[in-house]
Amino acid sequence: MTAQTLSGKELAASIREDVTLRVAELTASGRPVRLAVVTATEDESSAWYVRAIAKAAAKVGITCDIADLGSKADRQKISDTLVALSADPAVHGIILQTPLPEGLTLEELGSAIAPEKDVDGANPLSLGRLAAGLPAFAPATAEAVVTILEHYDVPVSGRHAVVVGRSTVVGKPAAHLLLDRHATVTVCHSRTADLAAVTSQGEILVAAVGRAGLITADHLKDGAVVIDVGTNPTPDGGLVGDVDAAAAERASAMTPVPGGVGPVTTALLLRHTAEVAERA
Ligand SMILES: Nc1nc(=O)c2c([nH]1)NC[C@@H]1CN(c3ccc(C(=O)N[C@@H](CCC(=O)O)C(=O)O)cc3)C=[N+]21
Repeated sequence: MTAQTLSGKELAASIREDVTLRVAELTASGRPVRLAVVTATEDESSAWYVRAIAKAAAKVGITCDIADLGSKADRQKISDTLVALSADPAVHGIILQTPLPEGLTLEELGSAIAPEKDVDGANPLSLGRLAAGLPAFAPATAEAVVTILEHYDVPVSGRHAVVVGRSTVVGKPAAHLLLDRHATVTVCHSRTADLAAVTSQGEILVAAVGRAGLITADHLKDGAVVIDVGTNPTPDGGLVGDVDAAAAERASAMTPVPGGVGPVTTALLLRHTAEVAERA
């Protein structure tokens, strides 16, 4: 067997198309849509992502402001910036990029983002609301996982989904979103004793660890649907996921990297921003 490719490109394009129409309507009625990206890092892949967001925003008619605070920015500076953007009625969505300067975490700085503008679910309140089944924005990457499953009509209800990775931005929120859709969810991580024994139970496997090729064919249940969230840069300037290419022999369907979860993530971020503007 070789796995069906669950491409995210066309799905992302159709999400952007919907957002374009919604933004055009808002703009025509004198309500232009604005997204602010706050960054404090020189990390190359983060810089790539910021450019990708700016480009995609421009395509759908959203103005994207980038506040580059530099990698020496301190807690106060970042927090003040987020508080000011939160209070600015012209700004609808706010994203704080990771990685952050040494010693600072998204978990604590995210609290400075107004929950109603928290389009990447960085405020711990958003995760709490998500866990409680209340309306909130999920981190776009976690939402991309379930959006792809839904788009390709992969049944989730009653099935066993195994999430590898317990980060606040992907693993935990993805587990909640899958639970909401009535999956039986197992979360495993770097200290899981026998990782392959756990992952090989997953009819759906979500890999969100950030380690190239960590998940091999031996980790999979036959016919598993695999969502690869990893975006690991290779020495030659390429990008690979957390799942080894040979795993496609065992999976029934698999998202590619690049071209899978990534483009859907960016598109959802824009959709969230348009939603905020519609509510305003
Ligand atoms: N608060 C926060 N939230 C994030 O979601 C976040 C972040 N910080 N910091 C940086 C990482 C990185 N990230 C990516 C998203 C999409 C692609 C993506 O679309 N990649 C393309 C290909 C890129 C290429 O070819 O180089 C693809 O997968 O097809 C990549 C990386 C989100 N991040």
